[in-house]
Amino acid sequence: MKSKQLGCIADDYTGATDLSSMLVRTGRRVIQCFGVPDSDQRVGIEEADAVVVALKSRSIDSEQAVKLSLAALEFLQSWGADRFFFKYCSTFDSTEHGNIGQVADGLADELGAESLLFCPGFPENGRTVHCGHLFVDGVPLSESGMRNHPLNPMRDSNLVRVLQAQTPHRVGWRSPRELTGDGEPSRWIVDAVDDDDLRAATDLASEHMLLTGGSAVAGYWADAIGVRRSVSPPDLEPPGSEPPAGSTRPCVILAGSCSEATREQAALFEKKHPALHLVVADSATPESLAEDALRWCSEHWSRSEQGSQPLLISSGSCPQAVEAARQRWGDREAAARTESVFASIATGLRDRGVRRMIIAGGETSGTVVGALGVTAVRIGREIAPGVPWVTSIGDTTMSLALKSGNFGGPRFFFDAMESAP
Ligand SMILES: Nc1ncnc2c1ncn2[C@@H]1O[C@H](COP(=O)(O)OP(=O)(O)OP(=O)(O)O)[C@@H](O)[C@H]1O
Ligand SMILES: O=C(O)[C@@H](O)C(=O)CO
Repeated sequence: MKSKQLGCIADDYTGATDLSSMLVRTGRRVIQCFGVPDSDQRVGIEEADAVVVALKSRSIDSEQAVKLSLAALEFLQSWGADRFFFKYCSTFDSTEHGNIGQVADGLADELGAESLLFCPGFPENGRTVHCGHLFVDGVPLSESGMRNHPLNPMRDSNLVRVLQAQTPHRVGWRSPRELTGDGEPSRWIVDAVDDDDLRAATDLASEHMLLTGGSAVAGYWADAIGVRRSVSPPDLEPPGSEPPAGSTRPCVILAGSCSEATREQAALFEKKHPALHLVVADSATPESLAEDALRWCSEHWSRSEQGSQPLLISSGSCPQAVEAARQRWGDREAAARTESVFASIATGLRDRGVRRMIIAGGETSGTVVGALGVTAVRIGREIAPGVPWVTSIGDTTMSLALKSGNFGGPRFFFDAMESAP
């Protein structure tokens, strides 16, 4: 049987690195592109076993999301992909209007796929699905922190109901081991309480052209369908784990995430290392906040031996400060100002010789990656489940760790620093 090449479409940037990392775990050489590359752009995909196109489509209008996803599909087909995976969040993040269902339908129509499985479960990170209902660390999704997510509040744990609102096709749920439910739905939410369930789910999809889900099921599916494997784990360090050239500075953490997990990680890190809390509610412009932050970094480095002091800059550590910024500027403007500060800090750090950054938060990662002009990355060493180091492909080599807000244990920032290329 000819080995397959896997083309993946992810609906946000940190979700994409999560997926890429899971595929690397299984010995696949993965290249991740941010956005759909132009035809003349060289992104190093010739040698890849899997290519992941990261979009920022999770919270946008569903028509636009379908259009972007179909453009990504066309690019992946032109690369040579013959099987396809659509990655969304393991907490099924979507708005009232979509768009997981619409994007999945758009891709399925284009590929002529009739039956579609939805496998968001990520048991290793505490996201399980039972009788079609999603749980986060044993708590129903609708009672978890996701209830209050600023962009995609998830207030219904019943994924059959959530997905049914996003597709005209009939939705049911099924255990990966036996057919349940009545009638003949063509869209199935698949239960997964552990990795054996995910493995069993991929047997159901072994003849499918398209599978949809969280990152955890993807590696098992790649095995089940025979995706090419060019690296043999664990013998070989994945490409992208070499130190970036031209690095003269230590690692800096940019934490724009307001999630509980990131707050805990930042609080622990600050006990040992200097931290700067951005005060977005101030009347200062984003540019001057960024200049102050860059000056703060330089001062620390000039005082520390060989300029080796690791630093943290955060905006979301204190809920009252976030609330104050939102009160002053409104939700959207406060977020835009914060992102603009991080974008300027990131480019300023790069200009000062920083080649390693840890970014916490999906939106924040998207902004920083865009500001740095990073268009594609190789996937390196895993720091925590779903969070790898990645190395940019292009003129200036940067090593980045892009962390979904809720991922990683309390010591994540220490672990990331210790494993930095
Ligand atoms: N002090 C602040 N005031 C207002 N908005 C802020 C503040 N700090 C962060 N934000 C904004 O909150 C949003 C946080 O989203 P982001 O996706 O980066 O993190 P997250 O939601 O925790 O992560 P994920 O999406 O990966 O779960 C960003 O738009 C960020 O700019
Ligand atoms: O699936 C997940 O939980 C993550 O990759 C993600 O998408 C978080 O936003």
